[in-house]
Amino acid sequence: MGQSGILIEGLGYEVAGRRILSGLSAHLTERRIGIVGRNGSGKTTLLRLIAGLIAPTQGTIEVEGMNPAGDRKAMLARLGILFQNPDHQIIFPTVLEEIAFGLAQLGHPRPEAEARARAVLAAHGRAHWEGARVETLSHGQKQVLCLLSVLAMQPATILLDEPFAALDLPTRARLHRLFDALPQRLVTITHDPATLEDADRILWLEDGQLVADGPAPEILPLFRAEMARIGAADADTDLPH
Ligand SMILES: Nc1ncnc2c1ncn2[C@@H]1O[C@H](COP(=O)(O)OP(=O)(O)OP(=O)(O)O)[C@@H](O)[C@H]1O
Repeated sequence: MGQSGILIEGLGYEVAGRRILSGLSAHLTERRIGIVGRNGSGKTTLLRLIAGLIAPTQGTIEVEGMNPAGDRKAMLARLGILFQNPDHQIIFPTVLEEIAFGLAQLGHPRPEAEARARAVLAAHGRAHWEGARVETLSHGQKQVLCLLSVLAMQPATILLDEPFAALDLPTRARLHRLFDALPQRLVTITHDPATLEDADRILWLEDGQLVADGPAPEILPLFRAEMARIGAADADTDLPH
């Protein structure tokens, strides 16, 4: 039996001779984990490594004692991903088909997959969505549909990639409440510290390296101060006017 949670040891990732991530180590067992960093700091690459969508070029990563890139089907049942843009995630024309698909992939016969999909919709007050065509849903509703598709598979861990991007404030607040109520371990990547105020642990990435790791009240003020410092510097001052 391996360790519980997400165990990252000496993790690195290189592509086309370029180092995207290097020397990352952390044992993540908390319920609410945030990964912050600027654009291009390597957050999405780390998420893809945790999900097993790509394999490390250095070091190791284990999710609940398993190599996530080793057995994709076993990982589907343990770990769900919510991508930034639901349009990149949804493949089927109707809500029920979309939710049932993941369950069918896990090996559930179609009637059972559909029954489970209906149960998830009902449990989240969305039974009336069953036959709805996906293109009739708003962006926020599509995001909820993707979340329900993930929840149907009952993973212990859910990875969230900028889950509030492009959502208006009321939709954001509703989705936030939905996330808060979930028993799962959530790993959220974002460049927006406001999303992570209640996280138990924050990893801060810069240039593919871990620059800070600790509780939100300790790390987020440092991150905000550094983002404000960088934002205050005028990158054009060396240019001729
Ligand atoms: N397959 C790849 N080939 C080449 N470069 C890549 C590849 N994957 C990532 N990169 C580069 O690695 C760096 C980190 O990318 P990544 O998407 O992980 O950052 P990020 O922190 O998620 O950024 P953002 O907030 O903009 O989404 C970027 O400079 C990106 O261009």
